[in-house]
Amino acid sequence: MRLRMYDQQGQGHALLVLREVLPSGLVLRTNIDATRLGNVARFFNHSCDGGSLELVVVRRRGSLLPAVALFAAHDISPAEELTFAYGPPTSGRAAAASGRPGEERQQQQQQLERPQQRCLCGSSACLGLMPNEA
Ligand SMILES: C[S@@+](CC[C@H](N)C(=O)[O-])C[C@H]1O[C@@H](n2cnc3c(N)ncnc32)[C@H](O)[C@@H]1O
Repeated sequence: MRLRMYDQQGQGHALLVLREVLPSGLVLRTNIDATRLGNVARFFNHSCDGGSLELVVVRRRGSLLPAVALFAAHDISPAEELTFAYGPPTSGRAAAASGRPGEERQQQQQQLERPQQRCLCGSSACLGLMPNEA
């Protein structure tokens, strides 16, 4: 819903969708939305080559809610842009091929109708499209 709202408003967003596969096979989805409020990480762009940062999911003892931590993936030079991979590269065709039942399938269909954003990371690994955030 938020993605559609941001699309309608024609504004950029900083919504990170975290998917964790639990031992039971269930997928826990957490939306971390720093569009209006967040720390400096909300300014980190995506890079198809993995970027300079690695994302690690952390969970404080006793907390169900995950948090993300970003660690330097290599020595970072002064003035080097801090980037990370927002997600695995996806194509509309691959997403459409995975048939999921019920509501999730409907949501997925709505997400497919969102125009996939062009990637401007400029890395040699760039596929031209941003990973699908949804
Ligand atoms: C977390 S914000 C990153 C900071 C944002 N560029 C800014 O100036 O506030 C995520 C948004 O930045 C843009 N973005 C990030 N990486 C990009 C890339 N490689 N190519 C094009 N746009 C990108 C997209 O609009 C995305 O929704």
